[in-house]
Amino acid sequence: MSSTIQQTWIVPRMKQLGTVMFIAQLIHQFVPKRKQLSTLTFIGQLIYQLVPSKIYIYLAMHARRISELTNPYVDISFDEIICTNYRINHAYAILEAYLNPISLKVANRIQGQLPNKDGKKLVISMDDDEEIMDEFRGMEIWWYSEKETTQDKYYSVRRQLRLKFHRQHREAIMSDYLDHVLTEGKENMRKSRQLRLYSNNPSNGRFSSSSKLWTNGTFDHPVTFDHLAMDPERKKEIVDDLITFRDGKEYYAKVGKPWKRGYLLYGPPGTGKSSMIASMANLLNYDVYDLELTAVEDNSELRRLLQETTDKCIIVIEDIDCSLNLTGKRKKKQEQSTDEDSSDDDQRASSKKKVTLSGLLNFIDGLWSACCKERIIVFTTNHVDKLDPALIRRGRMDKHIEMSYCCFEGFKTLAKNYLNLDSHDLFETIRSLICKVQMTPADVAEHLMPKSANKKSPGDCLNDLIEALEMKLKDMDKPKKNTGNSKGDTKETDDSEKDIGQSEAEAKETDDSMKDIGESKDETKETDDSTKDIEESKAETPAN
Ligand SMILES: Nc1ncnc2c1ncn2[C@@H]1O[C@H](COP(=O)(O)OP(=O)(O)OP(=O)(O)O)[C@@H](O)[C@H]1O
Repeated sequence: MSSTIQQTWIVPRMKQLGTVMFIAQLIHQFVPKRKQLSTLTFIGQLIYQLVPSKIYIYLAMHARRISELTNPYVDISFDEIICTNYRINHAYAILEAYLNPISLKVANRIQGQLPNKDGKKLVISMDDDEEIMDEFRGMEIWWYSEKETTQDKYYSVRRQLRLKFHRQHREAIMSDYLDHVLTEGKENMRKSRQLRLYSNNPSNGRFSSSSKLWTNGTFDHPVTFDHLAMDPERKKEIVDDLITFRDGKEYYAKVGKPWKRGYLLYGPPGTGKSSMIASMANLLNYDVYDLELTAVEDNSELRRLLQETTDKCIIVIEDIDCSLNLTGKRKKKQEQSTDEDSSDDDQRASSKKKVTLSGLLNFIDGLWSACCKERIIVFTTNHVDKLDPALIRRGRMDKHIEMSYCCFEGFKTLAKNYLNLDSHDLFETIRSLICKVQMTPADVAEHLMPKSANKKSPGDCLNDLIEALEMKLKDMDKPKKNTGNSKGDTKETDDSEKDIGQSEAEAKETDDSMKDIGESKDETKETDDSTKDIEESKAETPAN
């Protein structure tokens, strides 16, 4: 009798119950929370009809425990707003930034939005109540985006991102995967965010904890390295150097150096020093802090300014030779002792309250300079020879970049930018002229720009440039032809002296540039070495 009951009632019921439990489990795992309640109520009713009431009550009492025992998945949720104190959960935005590119590839339902009216790019993310699967070192991870309406008077809509994975991966997910998600998410945020340009406010000696040291605005300079007119090999060398720096986190940690690098840009006005800085910011996606040293009251204000900068930025001091008195006393002293910071400077600082060379040296590589990571410091100058060698020695200003007059390769870049020309019959004439005269890229660009009033053809613009180059060449030749001693010739003689000076300067420049080529070779080697080191260090470190 009992075996008949077992076969006709218990066994089929147990099978049905098993199936129902299995379905319930699936619903719990894969159906968005919002829809779970109604589905589970329906399943509950099914169970109620299938099992005797005593067993049903037992199951209902222990449903959660049973579910935990049978559920092999771990669930982590991230609320957009932390309801207990109405704070924004910053992890949410980072997770969204991590998931957006994955959603673009795998989600079935995607939503797009323009974060603000000036936004350049649509932000694509997975739609509410959508799920996507991510993979990490062979592990499968599911992400769900959930949206719920609540009774809360402040936050009527509650958004949540939920992460689910098999419990056997708990350790790897909790440490490595979540680290990976945070790093990638932050990087994605950085790439898509609007760059900012900061400039320091003159404090006039009045400092309070509430006063803002930096003012900022959006940084929207369109220039990139592709636009820069300069020797392509040198350009590539600089770009490689910057990328090596940006990716050098492990290398800098390995060698025990703060993750920062100094660049000295020098050359005549209009050769592209500011454009180079803007290109650097656009390449690396770094904010720019334009530090006006003359507005800084003293060394301690300089330190406070430094402390208020963020990671991943370029700090620029333009025309450094005009910002500080870096010559004189220090220079004479430097003949005796070359590189050490001047204690004289400190004494002067305390008596006169101003920024000193030693304050600036501390700014670049003192202990406080390590307060942020991934930082580039750029000095620009038109007179490199006026600078104290201590300020620009390698290690402080790691890379010295000469921005010089326009070469033919530089002209070709400008012709492409301004006239969309890759070649032209007049290029050869320009090639023969441009190497004989000193014309800045700014001047060349000006001649290539079609004036809007009477639109000129590319040929007209090139002829314009040729004319200007020939004029310059003539000006250069003029004094050499005049050897007369009459009074009327005085000015020309002066000019000729100036020209001799100039040609001496040119000769020096050629020497310097030869030296620079040598240096740049050294630098390239240095960069190569550091790249090699980084690669080695990468090889030593297991990939994330
Ligand atoms: N190397 C270059 N490549 C492309 N454009 C350039 C270059 N140099 C100058 N220009 C053009 O000339 C303008 C002025 O150049 P920029 O301000 O970068 O020169 P600079 O060397 O910083 O000058 P200054 O020393 O006077 O500040 C730029 O906006 C750009 O249009």
